[in-house]
Amino acid sequence: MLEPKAMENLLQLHLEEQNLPSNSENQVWTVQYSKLGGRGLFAKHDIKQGEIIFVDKPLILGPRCYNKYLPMCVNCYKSECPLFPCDNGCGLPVCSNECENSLNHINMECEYLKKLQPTCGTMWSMELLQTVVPIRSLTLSKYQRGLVIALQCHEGPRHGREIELLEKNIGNAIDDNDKEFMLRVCRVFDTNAFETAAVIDNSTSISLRGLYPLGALQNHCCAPNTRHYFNKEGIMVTRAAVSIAKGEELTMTYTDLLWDTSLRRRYLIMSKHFECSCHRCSDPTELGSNVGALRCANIKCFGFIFPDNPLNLKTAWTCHECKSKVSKRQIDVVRSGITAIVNEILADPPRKIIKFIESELNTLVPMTNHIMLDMKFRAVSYFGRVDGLQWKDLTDNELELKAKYCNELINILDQMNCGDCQKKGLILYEFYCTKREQLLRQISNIENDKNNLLTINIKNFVLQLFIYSPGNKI
Ligand SMILES: C[S@@+](CC[C@H](N)C(=O)[O-])C[C@H]1O[C@@H](n2cnc3c(N)ncnc32)[C@H](O)[C@@H]1O
Repeated sequence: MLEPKAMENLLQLHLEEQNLPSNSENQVWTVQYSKLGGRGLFAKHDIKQGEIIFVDKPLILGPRCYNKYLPMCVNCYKSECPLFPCDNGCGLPVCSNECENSLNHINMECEYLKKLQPTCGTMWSMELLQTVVPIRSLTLSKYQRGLVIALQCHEGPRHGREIELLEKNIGNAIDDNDKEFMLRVCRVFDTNAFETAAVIDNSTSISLRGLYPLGALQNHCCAPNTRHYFNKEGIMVTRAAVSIAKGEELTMTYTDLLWDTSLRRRYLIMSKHFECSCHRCSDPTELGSNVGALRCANIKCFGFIFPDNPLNLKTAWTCHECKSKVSKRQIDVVRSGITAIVNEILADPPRKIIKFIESELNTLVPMTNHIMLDMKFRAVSYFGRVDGLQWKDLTDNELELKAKYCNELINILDQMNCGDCQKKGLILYEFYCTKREQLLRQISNIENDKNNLLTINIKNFVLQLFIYSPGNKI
């Protein structure tokens, strides 16, 4: 493994080459060995909440290796339009002559694939589209290849499916050196890549994957101290979600903050091959949030049960009220029973889901349990946003319920000290839209009272507020 100082130098070179801020004097991060695993990014000095920590551009960007997100034009990533096979014979889909002849496409993957003799004939191939990322990596410069190789990667047969797909769809053999490097790239992507999106026509977006070297150096924590987002140009911006002291590790989350410890740890073991033992995972109450708590089965008790040792997947659970013990096996039975009920409900229309949350789910799990949080987050995402449930379709009670769920979800994130994380931002935005709709309704209800000066003044004031809210239409 490349030692931290050499890694930091490579990262600075990458920033310089990409014309991103790279002045080491102003840099707020540094690379050091981490107690969590391998190397990590650390705060060079105190960082204020909201401060930008770094911006990063992808070394390689392209379609994901997952059918669900395809097809798309290999050059501009448009998906909701007719696609035709590239006339140059590379076997990839394009949407126009312009895309077909773009130098980016020709130099990055078209020429290379053409030489390998795709076997899809006059068609384009969905499988070849999934191999574009490793093929693009062959155009990296020497130092960029060095940077890719310096990143951590998972071994094992599960990684490198793209190369199998490539070999299955070509007539000629791949050069051994190319194959070795592309295989490495696939493994590096599985360990470090970010899901990002290309924005098409300002309205639709398509899911892509990108390798952001600075982002790739951040280790995971289940209550992280940074957040990140991608702007329209695909640039990654990472900010402090909370105030961070000099010397602290700069962490991000690889999972969903509203999942419970068992779900998060199982996901991390399966997808990232490590067992998280962060301060949230080690605490049976998950920092007092009770996200993993279940109801005590003792009918005389109203307490909650928690894992004795959450870092042990086979641990027994204990009720914090009546102290009764429950084996891991019993917990599994309870959990799979609840999951089966919930999965059935998920196929129902959103209004039925709300009914279920308010009646049955309340009796099955504590208000703070992650299954409850997941259902409430779904309700927040559907109401006001999907066909038949647009803002105008919602009753006043439904608006009130949406605002209540937003508040409850935000309280849980605050309890875990997640600061200004992305999830909170998303929920806060839904809360703001709900409150705006409620206010507009109040105004239109009293608007008939034309002589009421106070009403008119309030209306003008509220409308002014909305007009200057960026990105929102009323
Ligand atoms: C994106 S890389 C992070 C940077 C990496 N530590 C390095 O030295 O290049 C992800 C890998 O780092 C390790 N890692 C990240 N967070 C961890 C954590 N909280 N505990 C243990 N290992 C972790 C795991 O091996 C994981 O697959």
